[in-house]
Amino acid sequence: MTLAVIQMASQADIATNLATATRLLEQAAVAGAKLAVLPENFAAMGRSDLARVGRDEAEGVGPILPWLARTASELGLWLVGGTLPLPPDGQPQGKVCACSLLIDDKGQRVARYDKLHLFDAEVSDAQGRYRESDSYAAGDRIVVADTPVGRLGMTVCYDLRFPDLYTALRLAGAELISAPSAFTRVTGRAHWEILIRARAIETQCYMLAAAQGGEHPGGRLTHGHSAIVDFWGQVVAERDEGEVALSAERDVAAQQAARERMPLSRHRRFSAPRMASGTLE
Ligand SMILES: O=C(O)CNC(=O)[C@H](CS)NC(=O)CCC(=O)C(=O)O
Repeated sequence: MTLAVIQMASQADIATNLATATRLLEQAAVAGAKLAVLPENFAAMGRSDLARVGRDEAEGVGPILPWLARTASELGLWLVGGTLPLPPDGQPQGKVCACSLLIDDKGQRVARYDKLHLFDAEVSDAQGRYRESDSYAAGDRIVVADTPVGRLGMTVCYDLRFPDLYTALRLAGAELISAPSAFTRVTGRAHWEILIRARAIETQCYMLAAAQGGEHPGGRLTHGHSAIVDFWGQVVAERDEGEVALSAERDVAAQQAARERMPLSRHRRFSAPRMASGTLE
């Protein structure tokens, strides 16, 4: 059971980014991967017309959704389509969501997760402030889905700072958790590795942390350090910056044994049953 995460340094041009992602996913497939996670905003970074990009996709005239379906089926890979902008289901106008799609190896859409926590934060004088909620609407539910490599819980980037979400995913049976990301260089240096390892340790899940790592339009710098972290918090694959396909094996028996030796889910005194039922409302 080989898992892969893709790191990119995406630019504004969608066709160029999709060509890069194709090349990296081909490498993941050659390495034997059955599921690969693309980073946040893999198809486009630094564009001001994301709502239009998302509406084109929803109307069936954009390039990203057909590319995801074609690439998954041609390579025989399950894909987590990092994030792309998509209008909320049934609401074609207005803000888009930062949407992470799970696509099976026939190119069919299996699950959709809309980023729950939006990054509205002042990072530093040099890196400026982010107001993701100006252009994006937040999701309102947790998502787990079964794949050939295990039950996947879906998250995105800034979600990593909210451990209750990960607890809810574990309670919903997650064995692997995807976290496509575009951490800033400043916050990434301080917190990224600690966050992804902590989420792995406390959920006893594999973390598939696929990041943007490099320079983007407008001088935006991302931290990179994409990684696959195992259920014990060990970083089993990692790359600092630039384009790369990382892969690692999921050891099902070892993960099961670790969960039995230290049964965190049985020992939990504070649970979040409201969230584990699948909705936050
Ligand atoms: O801006 C874009 O082009 C794409 N979107 C993102 O990169 C998102 C929302 S602004 N970034 C994050 O969530 C960073 C979180 C983070 O860095 C932290 O929690 O420290």
